[in-house]
Amino acid sequence: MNDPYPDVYGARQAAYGPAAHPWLTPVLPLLGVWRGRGRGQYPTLEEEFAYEQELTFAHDGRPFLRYEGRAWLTDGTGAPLRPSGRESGWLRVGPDGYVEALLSHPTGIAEVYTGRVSGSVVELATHAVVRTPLAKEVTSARRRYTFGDGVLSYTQDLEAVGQPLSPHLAAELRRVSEADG
Ligand code: HEM
Repeated sequence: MNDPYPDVYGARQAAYGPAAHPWLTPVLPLLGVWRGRGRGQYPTLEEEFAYEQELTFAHDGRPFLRYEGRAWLTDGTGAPLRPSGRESGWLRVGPDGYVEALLSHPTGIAEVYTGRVSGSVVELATHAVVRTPLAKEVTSARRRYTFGDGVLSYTQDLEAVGQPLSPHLAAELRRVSEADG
């Protein structure tokens, strides 16, 4: 039986999926699948690391995006070394560019963000971080996404393991497809 309410990743699915909710208009350029490279660091780490990442954004007609990110570490030639950060969740948009996001991580961390989308920039800061007993101590985070012309870049800062808010990730991705649904 066909899914009566398929997610929409872009123009192809929009032909048969639900129309985008008007509040999503400012974040519609995010729809689809993105792939690219990033670099990471943290004051506690001796060396920087390189990674590749795939991000997916989709909607089902309501005023939020389904979001998923998968990353793997790479060596100097770009060859994969091992799986790394994964996250999934929701980016909910209000009528006036207000944005809130719920992200969960397999490392026992749940982040609740609030922020704004303005032009081609989404800025988020944590409203709460909840951790399981096994999780590393992460107390706050900030993210800044910039999108346009088929390029999505972001930076991510963390307050964690006794360090003040410090850069952890920066990446630039390109749209690879609208996904298969
Ligand atoms: C693209 C996503 C991410 C990648 C590729 C990544 C990669 C890394 C790497 C390579 C390390 C060094 C330790 C290790 O080898 O595992 C690390 C440490 C860490 N990461 Fe990430 N990370 C990502 C996302 C996140 C997120 C979303 C959070 C918080 C919610 C986070 C929190 C931390 C913390 C707390 C440490 C430990 C620092 C320490 O104990 O010294 N990371 N990350």
